[in-house]
Amino acid sequence: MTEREKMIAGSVYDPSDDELIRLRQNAHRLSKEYNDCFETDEKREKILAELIPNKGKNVYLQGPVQFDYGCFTEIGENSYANFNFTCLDCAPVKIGCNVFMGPNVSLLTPMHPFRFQERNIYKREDGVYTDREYAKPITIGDNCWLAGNVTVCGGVTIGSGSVIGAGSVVTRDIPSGVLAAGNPCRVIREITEEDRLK
Ligand SMILES: CC(=O)SCCNC(=O)CCNC(=O)[C@H](O)C(C)(C)COP(=O)(O)OP(=O)(O)OC[C@H]1O[C@@H](n2cnc3c(N)ncnc32)[C@H](O)[C@@H]1OP(=O)(O)O
Repeated sequence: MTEREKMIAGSVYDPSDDELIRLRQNAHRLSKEYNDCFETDEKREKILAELIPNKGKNVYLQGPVQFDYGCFTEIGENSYANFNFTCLDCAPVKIGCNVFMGPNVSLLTPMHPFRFQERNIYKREDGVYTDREYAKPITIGDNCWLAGNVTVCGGVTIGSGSVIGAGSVVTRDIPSGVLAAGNPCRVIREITEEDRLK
């Protein structure tokens, strides 16, 4: 298995692998190029299509954005992210259609070992310093709204149509059609007809 295959499968991998470094640097360069363009610059759309090849129509990312790989993220049509969207897509990140994300939303798939003996950097046989990482996927269903400053941890699935309140840290799966909030994020109530705009 290549380090890339191990990473996507959720196994422990070496982030100092040449292919992974190349993919990351490409995504970091494209993120910077995107962020360096003003929002009306026509170049932005072309850069975004290269950064996130698996994105649907009419996706709007306000920027600045920061992707670790970009190519492991899928974004469905009409989805939107406000300022400072961070997506560390070391495992697959799947964002559905019509998803709204407020400012400073972070989707964090990477994991480091809990024991420092395994987490700390070490010297490989070829003299390169590296560490051991693994990653857990994130799935956000269609029609969700993640308010400002929401952090989604790896391994989490948010069901379609749910709203995640500002500042939440989502550590466990959230079902469909609910308002959930807090740290750790918990279901507060179902979203019902009562929520219809008056
Ligand atoms: C896509 C974009 O660009 S978004 C633009 C930026 N806007 C935002 O980020 C929106 C900020 N607001 C929020 O996130 C709010 O949490 C909302 C709108 C999602 C929900 O807020 P409310 O209308 O207060 O929900 P609701 O009245 O149903 O709250 C029910 C309970 O949950 C609590 N609650 C609501 N939101 C939160 C939260 N973010 N964190 C913790 N608890 C919360 C309420 O205090 C209330 O508790 P109580 O019954 O003890 O009083």
